[in-house]
Amino acid sequence: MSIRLGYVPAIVVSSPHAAELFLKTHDVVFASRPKIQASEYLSYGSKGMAFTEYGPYWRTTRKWCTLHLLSASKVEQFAPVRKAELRSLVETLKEAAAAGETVDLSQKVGEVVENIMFKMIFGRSNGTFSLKPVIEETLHLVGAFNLSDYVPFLAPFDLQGLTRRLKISSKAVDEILEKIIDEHEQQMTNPEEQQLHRDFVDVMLSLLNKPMDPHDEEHKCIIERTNIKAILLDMVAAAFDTSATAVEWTMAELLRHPRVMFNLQQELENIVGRNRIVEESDLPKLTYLNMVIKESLRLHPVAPLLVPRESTKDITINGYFISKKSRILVNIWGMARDPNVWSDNAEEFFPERFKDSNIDLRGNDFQFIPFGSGRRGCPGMQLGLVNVRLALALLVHCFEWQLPNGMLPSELDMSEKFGLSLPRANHLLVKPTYRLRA
Ligand code: HEM
Repeated sequence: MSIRLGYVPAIVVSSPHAAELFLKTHDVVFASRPKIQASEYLSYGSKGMAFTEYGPYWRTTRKWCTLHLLSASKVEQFAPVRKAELRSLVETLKEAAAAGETVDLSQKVGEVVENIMFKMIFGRSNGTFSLKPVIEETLHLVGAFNLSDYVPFLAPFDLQGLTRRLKISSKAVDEILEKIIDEHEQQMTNPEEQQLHRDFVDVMLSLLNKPMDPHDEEHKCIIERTNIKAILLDMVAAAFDTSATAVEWTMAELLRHPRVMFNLQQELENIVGRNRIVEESDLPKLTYLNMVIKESLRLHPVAPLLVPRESTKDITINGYFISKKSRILVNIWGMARDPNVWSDNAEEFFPERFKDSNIDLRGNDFQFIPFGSGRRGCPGMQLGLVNVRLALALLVHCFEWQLPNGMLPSELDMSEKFGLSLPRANHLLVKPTYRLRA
């Protein structure tokens, strides 16, 4: 579908076949991102990775982040952090269960993912810094329909008040990042400390004032503090909310579908038993859990329109002319609910649809691309998936869950809050009961 958003031609991709054409066959033409006001403010002039135009700068930042933070070995290296943080969540929930309390599961899961990611990215616990509220506002602003992006001459009037919010938000984020970098710089003066605790921020700081790519004569950009802050912010923004949102939606669907919750608990009992807690090494054996997560990501994709792409040249696809600098929105939310793609029960939460099916979520099966696909596909998929799998396995294995005040499963509110990501509009409130013997 082609629409015009103000001055910007936009294409909405809503079928697996079209998605394949845009994200695979012609991926290189659509591998750029549009310059939007939010990323100009929040990403220090699009100097991060997620909103940077396609080219050598993006390629190098993506390489750094993959190598130093998101590679399989890095994800593996941080397994003890995940274990410690998630066990501490289980202990907190156990106490709440003993006291018969209702817990705000959205908040608890959000905090635990924030702690894990904070330690991975910044090498320490978050202490006094609370980035989560500013990140939530950031994601909302990046996803908001901002008139200034489509009718630029209206930008000075700030009719929606978004520019004012962007300025406040970017100032708040900048102050926190400055403090974190200052702390790291002070510790880096001590070489022993530097060797012992070399984290992602330290790696980034070691590149400060150096050329981006010394071997590339064309690309002599020198790494400045703003580049580092923008990259850090991208990592934090991409990591904090995504995994937590996926866990929240899956728990909500499990509460609405006691049959699926029961089946999942049965699988966990068969594989793990009731005398010990789930370990990361159990995850490959939990096939029903994988189906449940796939089904949840199908109906509640974390990024319902992926992250917007922009075409880098004029192109004709299937006889349709698409001009350079068109905006491409891939409507994976719509595709997930299309009966032509998923049969008549497309709207139903039914994990068994993935049984004996080869449909994978890694970006090769275009009817189901919760992590996007192609060059700009999610580089944090492995990390995101391990966070989500482990958190869910622990929550479902350790506790029985009830909705508060006798609420029926069918009464649970499933409203969405639209932004770049799609979290629940309202927090998930639930009553846990501990069920293990360990
Ligand atoms: C359940 C968890 C997650 C989901 C569902 C998810 C989903 C996505 C999606 C749909 C995109 C857009 C892809 C496209 O345009 O084709 C994306 C991009 C991205 N994701 Fe994730 N993500 C998750 C976790 C993470 C984590 C933990 C990180 C780690 C920092 C991360 C980092 C990124 C980055 C940096 C990009 C932009 C890539 C680029 O523009 O080159 N994501 N993600």
